[in-house]
Amino acid sequence: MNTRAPAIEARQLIKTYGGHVTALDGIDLAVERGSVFGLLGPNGAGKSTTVKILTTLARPDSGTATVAGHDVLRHPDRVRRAIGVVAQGSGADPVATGRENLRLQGRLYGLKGAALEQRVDELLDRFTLTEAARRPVKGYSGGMRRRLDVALGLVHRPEVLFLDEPTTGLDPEARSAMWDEIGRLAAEEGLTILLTTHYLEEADRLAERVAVVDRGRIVVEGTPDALKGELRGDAVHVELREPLGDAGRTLLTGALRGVPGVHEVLADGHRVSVRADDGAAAVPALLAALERAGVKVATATVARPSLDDVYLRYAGRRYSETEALVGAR
Ligand SMILES: Nc1ncnc2c1ncn2[C@@H]1O[C@H](COP(=O)(O)OP(=O)(O)OP(=O)(O)O)[C@@H](O)[C@H]1O
Repeated sequence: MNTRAPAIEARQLIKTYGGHVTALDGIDLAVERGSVFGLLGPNGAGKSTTVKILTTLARPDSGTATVAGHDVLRHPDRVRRAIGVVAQGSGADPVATGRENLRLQGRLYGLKGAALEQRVDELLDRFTLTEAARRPVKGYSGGMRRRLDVALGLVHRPEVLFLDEPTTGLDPEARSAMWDEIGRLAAEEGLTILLTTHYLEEADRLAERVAVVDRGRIVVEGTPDALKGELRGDAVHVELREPLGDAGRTLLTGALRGVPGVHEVLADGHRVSVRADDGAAAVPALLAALERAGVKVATATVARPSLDDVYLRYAGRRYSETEALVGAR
């Protein structure tokens, strides 16, 4: 095995369901060993399908992938031994205790005797589950269950850990605790972690590199800072009192582009987003231009670029909107 090769490498993965739903439309990925990589995208973007292929649970229609140096199609057994998978739904048996779940998982990977007990104790301690270890999992809180899920994925000391939406459904406190834990795992254990998330903040906080997935394709990839840095200047978001029609949008976009210091203008329905060298300085001129165009403004805010702005730039629409679209389906 080539130890310098990326921990995960995928080339041109394509997957369709039922002949007409294109889940993946040519995904390319390379994840450095020992790093945390975030696959970011709204529901239905293709994140889970990518993870299923990389964890040998699904086959691509075409394309290749290696994980921990093993080909997912030719050596799925080797891939499975080298990876831990924490899926969206809990894999724990609710009737069994935390300790029993960990023991069972360890046995599945060939651990036994003192080595097994030691590993189980270590994981209970690391995920602050020692006190709850003798209680059935059905009585655990959401955060405790999720911590147990991650512990279960780590029993056999995998090289690569897949976390599919690790904090979905957790309250803010449990989410923050899980973020600390994931950060520690990567820093202290040299694990490679691929996490999928639809929380922009989660990717920003945890991942050294992020790929934005939209409609089965990676639309942009890089460090969160580099992606945000590519967006020159500040973001100015203006909420409108009345929605713009197509003609109004085109006219307004043209008018705002003429405002000094403004680079980019994106207008959609109720909102206009602008990039400006100095957001605060541009606001008065922007508001004046909007007034001249007869557009009524509800609010105007200036912000440093966020991953949401990165998404807006590359996917051409707002992250929250794609979520709303998916929700409305
Ligand atoms: N088993 C399946 N049969 C048919 N279509 C599927 C199947 N699994 C996924 N899809 C479709 O493939 C596309 C990608 O889905 P996928 O689950 O990979 O997205 P995702 O980004 O992981 O979203 P989520 O966060 O909801 O899991 C979607 O259009 C989805 O409806």
